[in-house]
Amino acid sequence: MSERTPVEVAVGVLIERDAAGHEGRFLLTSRPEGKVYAGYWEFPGGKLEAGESVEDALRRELHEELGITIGHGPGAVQPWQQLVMDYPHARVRLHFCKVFAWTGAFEMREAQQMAWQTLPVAVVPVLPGTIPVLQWFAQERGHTGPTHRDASV
Ligand SMILES: Nc1nc2c([nH]c(=O)n2[C@H]2C[C@H](O)[C@@H](COP(=O)(O)OP(=O)(O)OP(=O)(O)O)O2)c(=O)[nH]1
Repeated sequence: MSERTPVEVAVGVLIERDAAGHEGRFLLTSRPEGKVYAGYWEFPGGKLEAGESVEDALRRELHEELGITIGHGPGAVQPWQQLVMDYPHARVRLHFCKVFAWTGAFEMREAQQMAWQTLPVAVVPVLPGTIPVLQWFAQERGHTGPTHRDASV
């Protein structure tokens, strides 16, 4: 049995908070044309480059893809969950981080789309590796029922 070594991926879950600190909408982006799973909705991010930490990679990817700069202050980025996903094209270890502070205007630099969402997510289709995040949100938020729409309906 040969286990493939996972590729490390940093993923940013950007979340809006109200004045009381309650978490609200989160940001999904569509995968650009030319990538595997083009058009699928996911949380923005990408692969770590040599020598990068998860936070370094997140900072670089969100700037490259969305034109925003993640905050440096305490609490701006919170490591949240890790998940290994086995796709036909790759085995990836996803490092999901909640991101609460950023500056700059959103600019879709890879011609992708963005959508601020709550549960249940309205955009379709959602990337398989994104669905567990919606389930973690459902647990945290006491959301019952579907977290997203079935792409085939
Ligand atoms: N960004 C992101 N990737 C995810 C999520 N869930 C999930 O399974 N993935 C997978 C899809 C890809 O196989 C991998 C991310 O790689 P990528 O191809 O988007 O990264 P990249 O921008 O560094 O790509 P590239 O420069 O090599 O084209 O992680 C998610 O929520 N966000």
